[in-house]
Amino acid sequence: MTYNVLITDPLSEDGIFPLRQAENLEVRIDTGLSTDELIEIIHDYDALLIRSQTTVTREVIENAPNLKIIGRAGVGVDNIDLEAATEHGIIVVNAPDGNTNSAAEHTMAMLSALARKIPQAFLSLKNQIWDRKSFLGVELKNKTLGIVGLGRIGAEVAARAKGQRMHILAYDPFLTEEKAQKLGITKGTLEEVLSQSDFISIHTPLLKETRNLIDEEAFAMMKDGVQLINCARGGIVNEDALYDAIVSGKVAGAALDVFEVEPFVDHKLLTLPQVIATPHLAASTIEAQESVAIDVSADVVSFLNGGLVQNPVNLPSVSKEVMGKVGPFFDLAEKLGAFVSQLIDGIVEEITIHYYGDLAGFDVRPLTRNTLKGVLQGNLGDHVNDVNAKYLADQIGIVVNEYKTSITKGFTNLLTVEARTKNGTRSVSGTLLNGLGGRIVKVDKYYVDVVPEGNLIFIKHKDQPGAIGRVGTLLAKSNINIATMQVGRANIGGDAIMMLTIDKYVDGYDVNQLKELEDISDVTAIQL
Ligand SMILES: NC(=O)C1=CN([C@@H]2O[C@H](COP(=O)(O)OP(=O)(O)OC[C@H]3O[C@@H](n4cnc5c(N)ncnc54)[C@H](O)[C@@H]3O)[C@@H](O)[C@H]2O)C=CC1
Ligand SMILES: O=C(O)C(=O)COP(=O)(O)O
Repeated sequence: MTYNVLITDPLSEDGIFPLRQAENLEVRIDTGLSTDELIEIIHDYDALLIRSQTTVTREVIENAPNLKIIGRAGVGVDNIDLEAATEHGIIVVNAPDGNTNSAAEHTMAMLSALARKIPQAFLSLKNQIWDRKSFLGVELKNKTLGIVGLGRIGAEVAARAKGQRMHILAYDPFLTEEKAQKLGITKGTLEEVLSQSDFISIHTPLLKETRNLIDEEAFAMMKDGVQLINCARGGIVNEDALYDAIVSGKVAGAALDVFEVEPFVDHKLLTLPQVIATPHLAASTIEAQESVAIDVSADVVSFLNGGLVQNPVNLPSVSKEVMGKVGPFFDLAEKLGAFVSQLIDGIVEEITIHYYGDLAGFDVRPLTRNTLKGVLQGNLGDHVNDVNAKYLADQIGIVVNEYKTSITKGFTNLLTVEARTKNGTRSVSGTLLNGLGGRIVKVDKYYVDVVPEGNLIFIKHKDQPGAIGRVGTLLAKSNINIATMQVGRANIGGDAIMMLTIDKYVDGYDVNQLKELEDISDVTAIQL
């Protein structure tokens, strides 16, 4: 199968070699498209690779029936409608580590340039003016640098600024006292950072919660003469509020790499001599571009060829260690979900997954997702995948519960999937047998040992002589060969079950015939 890959922003040619090398990928590079132009052509593509200049709107996604993966060669994914991508089962991956160093170095360059007014002085010289008195700077040494958002880039900036003998005061909701101590910085509240810093550098993502984080009120808290650096995202700092704060003299200077609307040619902030700026260049180094392009290309190639991705944005990422433990259960979980969804009578209202034994010690969310995928695929087909299974379950209103216990229930690992409808609850349990693969070991209250594969018939009957024979004879009449048969019973002469694996699917007619047989109370044909 050949996949079509579209690249719409400039990516390092050396970095995309994983794409070029893959034999089953057709790569087209078409940069500078408008959103309308992208909407026109996107239906042909299986993968889309972008940087910050392409905006992937809901409309783009709704016009992309073949799109499976969006690769963001960089960190910020605020230019992608993640909700729409998830709803459509499109995985989004990014390259979170590749440009950290470049972004931190650019921030430091902006910090120094801002403190010493280097761009303004250079511009003056270019205009043939030898002016020394207008460009009196301030030292960084002993000043407080406030960092808002101490993630990868924020932490690298902190480390570098310490080298400039600055005091670092950082606010990040996830910053612990231990981490702050380890980094040799001070942890503060947002208010403390805003009110006590001489320089403030922003390093959060652009989220609902961080849009306009630095607004009029925030500026009012700051020291007079504060200087601001934003190399994170436009929109986190309110541009009108910044403009007013500079004009009023509250803010002595600002260094901006990012803007609310990009690109632009004219910007009112650039009319102010206190503002220095670069056109979103923090990640624009040879090294960062090669690195982010390699990372997303590798994920795109792997994903399109059925493999795993390293940096999913709209799926929880799973460490190698966890993947080693839970990965082998993926198929079993999906099969158990598919099994129980065919066993139930009515619309599923609640799915409860019990994880017993060793498995309970791990992050089992990928298994829950796979179970839900199995449950939903019967009705929704290929539209359901890992990315949207949980979303679709939520949309339909299915309550999903996950229980974990180290109790082993007789198996080192056991998964039990219960599905509740208005008509009752049905359940199926499965395990992985060392070297032998998955097994269904229990259906409702009956123990069985069945390979979860192919065509199955689940029959409830009375434990009476002749019941099994009658089933065999009827199937033989329809030329249906029985491959394996398991029988289980609650007590002698009481309720019992048969689980048959057969060589072809039994249709509705045969199922009804089976139901008519003496001592048979229920028949379900299951396809896995
Ligand atoms: N100008 C450029 O070329 C570049 C810009 N960026 C921007 O920088 C951002 C940060 O990148 P990384 O450090 O790699 O991401 P990261 O995810 O490692 O760090 C972001 C940090 O922000 C924190 N945060 C979230 N909400 C917050 C809030 N309300 N207040 C304070 N902190 C908050 C998070 O807890 C996290 O620690 C990216 O999302 C991207 O938008 C990244 C690379 C290059
Ligand atoms: O990685 C990020 O978040 C960036 O902002 C870098 O943007 P770019 O890839 O240079 O358009």
